[in-house]
Amino acid sequence: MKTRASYWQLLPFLQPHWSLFASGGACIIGYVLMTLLLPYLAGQAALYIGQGNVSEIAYWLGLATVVFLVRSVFQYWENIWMISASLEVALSLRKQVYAHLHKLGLRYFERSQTGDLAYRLTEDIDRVGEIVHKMSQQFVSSGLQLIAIPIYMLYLNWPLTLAGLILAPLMGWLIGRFGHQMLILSRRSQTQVSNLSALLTEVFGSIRVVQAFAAQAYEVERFNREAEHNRTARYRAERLKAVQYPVVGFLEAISIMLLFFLGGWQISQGNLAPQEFVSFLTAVALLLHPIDLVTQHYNEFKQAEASVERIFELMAIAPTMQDKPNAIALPTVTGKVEFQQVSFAYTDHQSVIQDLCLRTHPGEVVALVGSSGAGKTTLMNLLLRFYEPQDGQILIDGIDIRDVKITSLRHQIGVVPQETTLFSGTIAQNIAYGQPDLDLQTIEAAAKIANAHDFISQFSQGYQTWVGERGATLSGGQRQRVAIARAVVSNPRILILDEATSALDSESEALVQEALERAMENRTVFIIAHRLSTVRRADTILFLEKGRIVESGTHPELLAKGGRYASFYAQQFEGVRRTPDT
Ligand SMILES: Nc1ncnc2c1ncn2[C@@H]1O[C@H](COP(=O)(O)OP(=O)(O)OP(=O)(O)O)[C@@H](O)[C@H]1O
Repeated sequence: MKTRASYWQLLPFLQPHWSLFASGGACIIGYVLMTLLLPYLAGQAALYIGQGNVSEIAYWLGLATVVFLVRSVFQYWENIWMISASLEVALSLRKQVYAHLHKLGLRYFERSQTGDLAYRLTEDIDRVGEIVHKMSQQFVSSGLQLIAIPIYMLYLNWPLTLAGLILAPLMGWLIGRFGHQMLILSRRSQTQVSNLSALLTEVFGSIRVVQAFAAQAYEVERFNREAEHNRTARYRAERLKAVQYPVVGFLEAISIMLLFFLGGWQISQGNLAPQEFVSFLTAVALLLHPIDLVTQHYNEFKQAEASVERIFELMAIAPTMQDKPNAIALPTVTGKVEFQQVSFAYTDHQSVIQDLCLRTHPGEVVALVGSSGAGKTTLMNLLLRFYEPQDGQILIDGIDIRDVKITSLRHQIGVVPQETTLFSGTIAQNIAYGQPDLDLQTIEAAAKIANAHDFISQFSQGYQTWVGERGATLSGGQRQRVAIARAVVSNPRILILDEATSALDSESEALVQEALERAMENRTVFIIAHRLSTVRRADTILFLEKGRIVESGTHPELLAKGGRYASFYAQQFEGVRRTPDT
């Protein structure tokens, strides 16, 4: 979804900091007033230079020094106020965009690239902060000077001023045209950088796979292509600037030469005193810097507009999954789960869950079995309310999960995902993930359930041991046990286990299995089951096919029935089926 945002959307972010902007604005006015005094002082000094009056020259130059000093003080303070204001704006923008992203459902993240989001939250927002600073300080200051100085020049000598300004409309038009082109090129260039950032995040996030497949050369090639696109986009923007500055500079030079010619002519006719001409030329000289700044900042203004668009594009995405206005906090449940005629599709065309009914008792262990793509994970995604069914309802202890606050629902469901995700932080922080107030006793109790306490205690820093990004410093089995501890730390009544398919060595496997069994005690458990032992011990096995439960019962019941489950079981677990305990 593309919406073109404009700078107006920044206003709500500027308003809270109006006092900083106002203070900066007052300093800018002081600075411009001081600047306006300079041509007059220069003219006076020139008059006495002509007369050779040293004490008057010293007096007027002394006064000019004081004016320069006061002007510098104003400049310092306008900078301080405006930079503070713009940093505040960038900070609140960053906080709000980040919080907004966390309100978006999984659907949004499935379609976005992590690197692109990271780029918008970092580089794009920095660019907007910078432009707020430049616009509020230098652009406003330059703009005021571009208005005030010509007025003063008109007062000094209006025919000369009009002659000098004759090319101003052309310059203004050119600056506007260049700015518009710059916006178009910046959109492309920023998208390119974002793509680059997305690629890097993806590749370094999966560096093990890249190396395992010896795909480094392929990745380097892919990166080089993106980097070259990026270079081209940047080059086009820079080439535009390279054209713009000499063109505007040339027009400036022509205006100045015209002024010299007309000024010299007026002096020769006796219509202009030389010191007036010095005042006039000083005013012209004072104009050159603001013209350069406006040209340059207008470009940056247009470049940053692309960033504003990219940021507000995110803010415009409506959260798909929100609490109802009258949503209640889910009271502590016993763990009775019901699916009533639930149907769900990720996309319009393909139904994934069809008219599904199921009912579990508190404390029941339910194994979800079925071939790949049957809808097992989807069923659990619906229970966690990552998605909402198009038809039917899901109840926990008789309460429709759409009527409760999502956070309260998820707090009562523990999840052990198939792939363990740990965050950089300590082991304690990983177990108490999202609940920084949990005490160490609770964390330790969860680690004991998860068979993790012993190995954690062996580390010299125990629970405060730092876990590298994605838990890189722990073994696979250790990571899984930390994940189990995390799932049970808030003592949820419902537990979802997505069994890992990759095998651990037998000792590690036994520890993980033991941990899982303890974690399952006294909870309603849904297991996306891949192991024979799990399936056999489940109170109920639900056999799914194309989003429907086609068979349910205990392992012996379903085997005796000789239906879909029995043949799936025969195929899937053939190797272990003939072992003595089956
Ligand atoms: N985020 C998604 N967007 C679109 N379609 C999806 C999404 N997730 C899953 N699907 C589709 O929904 C169907 C069911 O997928 P699901 O992950 O629930 O199956 P599963 O039984 O858990 O399979 P597996 O055992 O392989 O994990 C599949 O056809 C899959 O392609």
